[in-house]
Parts: sequence; structure tokens; C-alpha cells
Amino acid sequence: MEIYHLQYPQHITIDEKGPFSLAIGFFDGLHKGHQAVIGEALKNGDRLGIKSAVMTFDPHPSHLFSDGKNKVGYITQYPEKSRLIEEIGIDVLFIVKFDWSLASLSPEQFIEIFIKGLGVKHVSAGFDFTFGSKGSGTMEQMDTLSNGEYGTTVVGKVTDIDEKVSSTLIRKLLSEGDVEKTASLLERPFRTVGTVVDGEKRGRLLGFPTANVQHDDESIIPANGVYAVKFLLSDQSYDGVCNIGVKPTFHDPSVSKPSVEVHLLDFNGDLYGKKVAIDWIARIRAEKKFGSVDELVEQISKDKETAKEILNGY
Ligand SMILES: Cc1cc2nc3c(=O)[nH]c(=O)nc-3n(C[C@H](O)[C@H](O)[C@H](O)COP(=O)(O)O)c2cc1C
Ligand SMILES: Nc1ncnc2c1ncn2[C@@H]1O[C@H](COP(=O)(O)OP(=O)(O)O)[C@@H](O)[C@H]1O
Repeated sequence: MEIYHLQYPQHITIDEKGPFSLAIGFFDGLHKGHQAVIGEALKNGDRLGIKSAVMTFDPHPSHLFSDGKNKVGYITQYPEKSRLIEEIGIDVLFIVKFDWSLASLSPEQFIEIFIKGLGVKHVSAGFDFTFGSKGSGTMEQMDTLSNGEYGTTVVGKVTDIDEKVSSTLIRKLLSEGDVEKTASLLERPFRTVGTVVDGEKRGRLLGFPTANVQHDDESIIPANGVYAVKFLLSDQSYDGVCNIGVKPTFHDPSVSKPSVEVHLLDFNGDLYGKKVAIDWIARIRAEKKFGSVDELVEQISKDKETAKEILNGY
């Protein structure tokens, strides 16, 4: 997959101008709804015998507006996002910088530069996609302003038991620790990527060494609690049990920053500095403060058994 980083007005041209069948949207999470939109771009690309492309924006608009006070956390960050788009079979990815210059373009200017200007011959987007200054451009306008230069496909609401599948719904489910429902909306487990860093060196003393995974601050993680997970290291996948939290047994919960730590069920080795990923499979319980270290150790043994049973079928 070819990747172009575009920024208005400095970088808005590409080596080979289309023709493209384009899916456009922010696509945070690449959930079922996003997959339907991107699927349309693929289908129309095949039908027209042209390359398929995705256009997405960076950062998320909420990082620009209201001085970033209502920033949303990312469900899927680059480069994981590009990897997933490539896996779907898309030929070209445009990552457009979302800054004030871009956000100030009128819908007409946006179309001239980023649709017609790139040689797009078909545009697919969700029914509620908006573009141009203050999000004033709609897909109806996208169609009207084409003047026959490109076709459009609007994908209707994708639902899951009557609820609109959306990035907002997924952020809410993750904040409740519902990784199972999240996986059903993503059609894959929710994934956190990061690096194994030093912890407090207490895990090995308890008999449960835990790899402390540091993730990007702008990515969201599930609610504090204990989870059955798949731990990915290079091309290998290991079963694990993970605690996200502040370890209230040892710390004052109001002053600690949550850590993500995975105990691998069948592993012995050094993981420090390794780039890893965690696939969240099921929530086991909430994190709690134990009266003694022995009680905590007993509970972690039980969590390990629970995780083993859950992961048995995966
Ligand atoms: C499966 C699992 C469950 C855990 N549950 C709790 C918990 O409920 N309360 C708590 O205070 N700490 C909990 N912990 C965190 C341990 O206290 C932690 O692993 C230990 O302090 C080691 O930390 P370190 O890796 O930074 O040395 C849990 C850890 C694991 C692996
Ligand atoms: N089964 C295992 N699960 C997780 N980490 C393990 C395991 N076996 C060995 N390790 C290693 O031990 C480290 C964790 O030990 P721990 O005492 O919890 O130290 P820290 O507090 O630095 O995380 C991991 O980062 C990894 O390098």
C-alpha cells in the first residue's frame, strides 16, 4: 500500500494522479461501519477497474477544536491503523493533516483539491460524513458538486442490536471494560500496542512476574480491571492475564497512574524493551484492594485459572 501524507496548502499533489475509488472518513477503530464504507471503495474500484484508496485525517478533529479541551482518545493509532487498512486490500492511503488551514476550507474547495484534484472517480462514505468548514458539507453536496466527474456511494447506518455502531459507542464500551462487545463491533479483538518497560520488580516476588506495557498516551485502554488476553510478541501469540490499574493493595489509588501489566501463563524469559501488542479477549473482574499480599496472590492464581479456561477456545 502506498501512503501519502498531505497537508493543505503545502503538500496537496501526488506523483500519480488517480484514478481512485476513495473511501473517506476518520475511521478511528476500523469498526464494522468503517469496514462497510471501505468495502464499497474496494467494490467500486473493482467495478471501474481503478485503484482503491482511503482518505483519513490526523489528528482527530477534537484535538484542534475547543483548544483540545475535549480531545477524544484514539481507539486505533497509526501505524496499527495503516496496517489494518492494508490488510483489507486497499492500494493507497491518504493521511491528511487536520489543522486550521484544512478545517477552514469550504466544501467546494475541499472537493476541488482533495477529490477532483487527486483524480478521485468514486467517493464512498457513511451517511453522516461531513467535510469542509464547520462540517457543513454533506454527502448530498458531495454528489451535487461532482458535475459528473465522480460517482458517490452513501453507506447507511450499520447497527448492532438497534444501536448505531460508532467510535463513540466503542469508547464508551471500553470505558466500562466491555472488551467482548467491543470485539464484536470491531470484528476482531481490541488491540493495545506498546513497549515492555521496568515496573516495581514486585511481580517476581509474588510469584507472578508481569510485563509492564507502556502505551501511547493518546490511545485509550479498557477500564481498570483484570482481563484474559492474548499477548503478541513478534509472530508469536501467548496466553496471558492482565491487570490494568493502580494496584490499590500497595498504593494510594488517588495518586498513582494506571499501569498495564501482563502475566504470561506459560513463559519464562526477558521481555524488557520488546515491542508487543495485547489483544483484549474477556473481562474477568474489577481491580480491588486486598487486606494482605497472601489474599492478592491467592486471587491472582484464580484469575490465572479463569484466563486459562477462557483462552482455551482461542
Ligand atoms: C492477574 C492480576 C491481577 C491483579 N489484581 C490486582 C488487584 O486486584 N489489586 C491490586 O492491588 N493489584 C493487583 N495486581 C497487581 C499486582 O499487585 C502487581 O502485579 C504487583 O504489584 C507487581 O507489580 P510490578 O510488575 O510493577 O512489580 C494484579 C496483577 C495480576 C497479574
Ligand atoms: N511469565 C512471565 N510473564 C511476564 N513477564 C515475565 C514472565 N517471565 C519472565 N518475565 C520477565 O519478568 C519481567 C517482570 O517481572 P517483575 O518482577 O514483574 O518486574 P517489573 O516490575 O519490572 O515488571 C517482565 O518484564 C519479563 O521481562
